[in-house]
Amino acid sequence: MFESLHIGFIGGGNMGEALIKGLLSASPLLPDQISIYDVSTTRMKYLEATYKIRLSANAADLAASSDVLILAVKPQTMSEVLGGIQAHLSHRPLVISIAAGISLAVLSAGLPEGTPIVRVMPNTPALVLQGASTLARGTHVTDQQMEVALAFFQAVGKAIEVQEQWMDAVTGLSGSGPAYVLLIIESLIDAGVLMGLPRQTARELTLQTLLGTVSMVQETAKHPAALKDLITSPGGTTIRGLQVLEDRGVRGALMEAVEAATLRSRELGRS
Ligand SMILES: NC(=O)C1=CN([C@@H]2O[C@H](COP(=O)(O)OP(=O)(O)OC[C@H]3O[C@@H](n4cnc5c(N)ncnc54)[C@H](OP(=O)(O)O)[C@@H]3O)[C@@H](O)[C@H]2O)C=CC1
Ligand SMILES: O=C(O)[C@@H]1CCC=N1
Repeated sequence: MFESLHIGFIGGGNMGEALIKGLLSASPLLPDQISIYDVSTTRMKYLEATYKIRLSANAADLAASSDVLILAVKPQTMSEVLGGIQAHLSHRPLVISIAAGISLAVLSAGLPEGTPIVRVMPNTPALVLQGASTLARGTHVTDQQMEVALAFFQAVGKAIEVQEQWMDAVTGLSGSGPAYVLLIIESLIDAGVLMGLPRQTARELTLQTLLGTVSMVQETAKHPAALKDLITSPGGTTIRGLQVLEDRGVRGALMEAVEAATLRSRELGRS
């Protein structure tokens, strides 16, 4: 499916690099099928040296020579980028935007009529092929183009098609989610250290506890609360720990975090 496709990335920051690394390690794409343009020449040189991908002199040349163009710049930079490429898309490449908040309507308005556009919300675990991505399909996207877009993101983890109306909530949950989980991981490691465990031991135990718990939820397909009950002995240790988490409102805090990030995604789309 990817043979002879030329993929262009505009923006090669954290998320752009995660996708490039994941795609090169898990899809049949070869480094010389991927080109990049980033305003930072230091960044471009780093990506060229690390992944042997091609560099483009500017966004317009990259747009003109790409079959699939991935827009991986900050939402605040998107209108400038659209302005710079709109005159170079007469060959109708598939345009994929991963920017938080930027709607298909805004992207379409900045690009020539009829441009096929897919809006995607990936996440950084794509770097290690464990990404979670959702894709919302624009009006002019053919079934074959949608298959290519899905195959791209399936190469670096799970990828599902959703209605565009869910994209801001997805951004608050799985787009930003790795940061919430990393904060929890960091805190648990520190908690182990607080109790006197060597840091490396606390790290290994924390990571295996998270991995094991995720596998348990996936493999048993049981409700998380049912699995939690199996750990929570009457009068035992776990219920004491859970009591503190409930007292401190951890459950509500996580809900509010996802809500706040979702609202910020909507806000970015309006600015
Ligand atoms: N990071 C994440 O976990 C996720 C990010 N996203 C989305 O991905 C997009 C990129 O995010 P992220 O990779 O974190 O951001 P970064 O800032 O790490 O990367 C963006 C890159 O684009 C460069 N850039 C800025 N302006 C231009 C321009 N006009 N043309 C070409 N390159 C430009 C930046 O250079 P410089 O730094 O010099 O400005 C930077 O290297 C965002 O829209 C974000 O919403 C989506 C899902 C997850
Ligand atoms: O923080 C952000 O805006 C981006 C979007 C999702 C994850 N990071």
